Amino acid sequence: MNETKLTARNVDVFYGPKKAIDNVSIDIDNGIVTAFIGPSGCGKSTFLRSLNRMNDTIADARVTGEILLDGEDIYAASMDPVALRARVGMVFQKPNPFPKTIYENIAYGPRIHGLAENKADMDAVVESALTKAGLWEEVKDRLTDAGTALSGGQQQRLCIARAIAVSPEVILMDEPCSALDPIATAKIEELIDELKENYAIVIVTHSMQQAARVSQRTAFFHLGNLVEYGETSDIFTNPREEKTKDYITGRYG
Ligand SMILES: Nc1ncnc2c1ncn2[C@@H]1O[C@H](COP(=O)(O)OP(=O)(O)OP(=O)(O)O)[C@@H](O)[C@H]1O
Repeated sequence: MNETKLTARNVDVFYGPKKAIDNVSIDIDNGIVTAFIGPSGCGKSTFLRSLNRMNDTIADARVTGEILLDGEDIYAASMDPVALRARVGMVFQKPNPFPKTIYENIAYGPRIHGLAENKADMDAVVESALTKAGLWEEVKDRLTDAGTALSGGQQQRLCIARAIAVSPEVILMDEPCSALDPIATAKIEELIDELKENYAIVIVTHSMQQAARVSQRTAFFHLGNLVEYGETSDIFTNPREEKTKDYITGRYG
């Protein structure tokens, strides 16, 4: 049995008057990959962003209901969103390294969160994060090059290393491979598989093949509703809901 890391109860998300997520309740477990799938505009990214309060940065977005991280309400007044986003890290669709060196891309977060006492500590944090992200061997001799000088796939692994560097508990990935070629995609998928041991990972993907390859649980969203959530193998081979069946057999989406 995996422990539950994130619990959402009766979550609605609005953009102004428009409801984009309707009454979603879900438990997300540690040590596995959970995939969010569904047709374009169904609310996957909106719901993902509510899990680390990234919607706070959108002026007219509003979240109601309850989201708990290890039982703690992430929308409580006492919750610092910056500290929360270190615990619940995020990797975006388009690799977005800072316009800084490879080293600084990783060191920035640990520095602002006070995770390294001195240069030797920081060097160790940087090496460890890059190693976990499968990038160390490729960049160890060019740590002072710009992060943006790396290939797209390397940049995405740099962004994963940057998320890992602040010791998160959850990693949210919003279509992390959609800007990558098949070889870079395969590397990220392998990495996700290795990382899942130590984190709760949630991935939004448009690719049902990718969801089937990397995830153990799948949540199918449609028009802001969570239609079905279960073991990935069940969702793809034996869905309970007609709508899920229609989607996975390519009838819409
Ligand atoms: N910043 C925003 N302001 C207003 N409406 C938004 C905003 N972001 C998303 N929406 C709307 O909320 C709904 C859900 O969008 P969302 O991007 O979460 O869906 P999605 O399933 O991730 O889609 P896609 O697969 O195309 O990325 C859509 O109707 C979208 O137009």
